[in-house]
Amino acid sequence: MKKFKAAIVGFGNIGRYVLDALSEAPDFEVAGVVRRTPGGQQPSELNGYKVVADVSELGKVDVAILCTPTREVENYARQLLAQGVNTVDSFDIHTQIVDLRSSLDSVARANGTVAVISAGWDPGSDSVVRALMQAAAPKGVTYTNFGPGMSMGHTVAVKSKKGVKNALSMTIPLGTGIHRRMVYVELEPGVELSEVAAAIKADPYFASDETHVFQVPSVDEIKDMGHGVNMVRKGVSGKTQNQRFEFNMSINNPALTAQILVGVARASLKQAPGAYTMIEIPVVDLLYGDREELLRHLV
Ligand SMILES: NC(=O)C1=CN([C@@H]2O[C@H](COP(=O)(O)OP(=O)(O)OC[C@H]3O[C@@H](n4cnc5c(N)ncnc54)[C@H](OP(=O)(O)O)[C@@H]3O)[C@@H](O)[C@H]2O)C=CC1
Ligand SMILES: N[C@@H](CCCC(=O)C(=O)O)C(=O)O
Repeated sequence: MKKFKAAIVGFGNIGRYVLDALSEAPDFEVAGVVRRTPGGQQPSELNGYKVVADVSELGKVDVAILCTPTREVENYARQLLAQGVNTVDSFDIHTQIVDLRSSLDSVARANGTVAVISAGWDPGSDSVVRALMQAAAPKGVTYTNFGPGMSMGHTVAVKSKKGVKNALSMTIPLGTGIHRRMVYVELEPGVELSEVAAAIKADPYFASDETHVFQVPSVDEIKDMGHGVNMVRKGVSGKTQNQRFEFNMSINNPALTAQILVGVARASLKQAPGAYTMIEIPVVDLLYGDREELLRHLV
């Protein structure tokens, strides 16, 4: 069987778990890993894999799985799409998704490539569940309640602040889609906690939520990458009120994000050129296997 060649771009938390998920996927092979510093000592998990600075050093690559900070996604994706490589990412700034889609759509169409954006679990698979719930009860309200658990996106945003050596941002659900952010930071010597806390609270990732920032001696000692979601919708089907739906999960955050990204990488190879979010692509395209077999046991 011909295998799709996938490149991993960025080898942090999500990148490591994407390597696992690709290794378990029967129809993929790892073309290599694109890193900012490909020279020098690499982690032992990368033994036997090509580690490069640019995807062009990997020969033919069908799809690049972007595992970079969300705020770096657009730059990386635009370059890769222009180089003839499909991209998938887990961009999670919800208010900017439509703009990112539009920016990548024109590059993708001009180069005959496909970008699937915002494809982790939220945004991502939760978005598909929200869409299904809305189809089932078009009038109504859906609440997405996260956690408690570690938000990778918020943690990455904190790690990017000057003076922060390491960070953990925990999401605490307060009900009805409202959250408290509990942020733990390890600081560089001489850095003032109050200045770092002000920078974090001003960041759009945090600005609308109650946020508390604490200094700790070691983030690694308190870090747990578990997370989860409880989504509820109460609404109206036709003229019938009080229809209630609920979706729950408790997960390892990077492992689930990575698994979804690999399914979406597969789906990207079945779409016409352009940029898509997950709710715009057929769910069956995420799955490995013969389509009629899948229909026989899933429908
Ligand atoms: N939609 C969703 O459901 C989810 C989305 N996410 C998104 O995934 C993103 C990545 O999370 P995570 O893997 O924990 O992040 P990490 O910080 O662990 O890893 C990011 C990696 O990106 C590479 N990188 C490239 N450019 C930069 C840069 N300018 N600064 C820092 N690193 C850079 C680095 O790899 P290297 O050193 O190899 O170059 C780095 O290790 C988050 O920003 C989050 O928004 C995460 C979970 C769920
Ligand atoms: N995008 C999230 C996944 C959804 C959880 C979330 O948004 C949160 O904890 O605030 C993440 O980066 O971990």
